[in-house]
Amino acid sequence: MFIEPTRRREPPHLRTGWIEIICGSMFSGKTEELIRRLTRARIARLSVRIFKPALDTRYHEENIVSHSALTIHSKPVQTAAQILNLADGCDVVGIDEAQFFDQEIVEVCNTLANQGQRVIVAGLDMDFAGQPFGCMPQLMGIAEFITKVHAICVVCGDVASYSYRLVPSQERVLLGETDSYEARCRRCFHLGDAASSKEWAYEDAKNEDH
Ligand SMILES: Nc1ncnc2c1ncn2[C@@H]1O[C@H](COP(=O)(O)OP(=O)(O)O)[C@@H](O)[C@H]1O
Ligand SMILES: Cc1cn([C@H]2C[C@H](O)[C@@H](COP(=O)(O)O)O2)c(=O)[nH]c1=O
Ligand SMILES: [Zn+2]
Repeated sequence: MFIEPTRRREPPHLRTGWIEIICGSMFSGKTEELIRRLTRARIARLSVRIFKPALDTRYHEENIVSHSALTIHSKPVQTAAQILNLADGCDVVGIDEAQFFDQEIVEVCNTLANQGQRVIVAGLDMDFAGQPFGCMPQLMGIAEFITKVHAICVVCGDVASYSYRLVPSQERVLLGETDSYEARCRRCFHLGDAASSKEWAYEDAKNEDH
């Protein structure tokens, strides 16, 4: 579990900021972990501002919502540059679904951290094709702390780090949840449609015996 570095209450011009990345596949707990860290920052009476890309309207127009229905209020923004102005003067900046921002987000996060702010960024590290997603590799390159979280493969129950797309679109950006994506391990991701959750039938039958 990530334990945040102790932060003394220095005057703003003496503060050191930093960048934390929370990455992984869909359903791996990125949003839950982001909400956990932001909630703890609020308990520490730090001022917190939270952002997400305006295109992410999947569960709610404004709130960030996890697959397990944890929720926290956020400000949807069209561009990364807007975050710089809106986050001015706060202690902690939270950003969800960072993979949807363009490369400008890298400079924005750097500037915030250089100003002494703590920046916590959650995003998909890989797209549906198993390729690094947009700005995420660059963000990881400049971050002080990186946490990779994992889902459970819905086919075999192993640790999952891939997001398998269930619908035929080849567009990189396609909003969705369990209707369009499954968390899968490396093996089941590459097996593609040949892998199916029927493999669970054996385990389910065994569990019913007990
Ligand atoms: N295959 C799965 N593996 C793990 N958790 C899953 C899976 N499918 C649904 N969940 C649920 O999703 C929650 C994580 O949701 P969330 O934090 O929104 O993930 P992410 O932001 O990484 O997509 C888990 O706590 C669990 O309740
Ligand atoms: C893999 C992949 C995902 N997306 C979309 C699908 C969801 O709307 C979000 C990811 O949300 P989560 O909080 O990580 O579950 O991204 C996409 O547009 N393209 C992809 O390749
Ligand atoms: Zn698997």
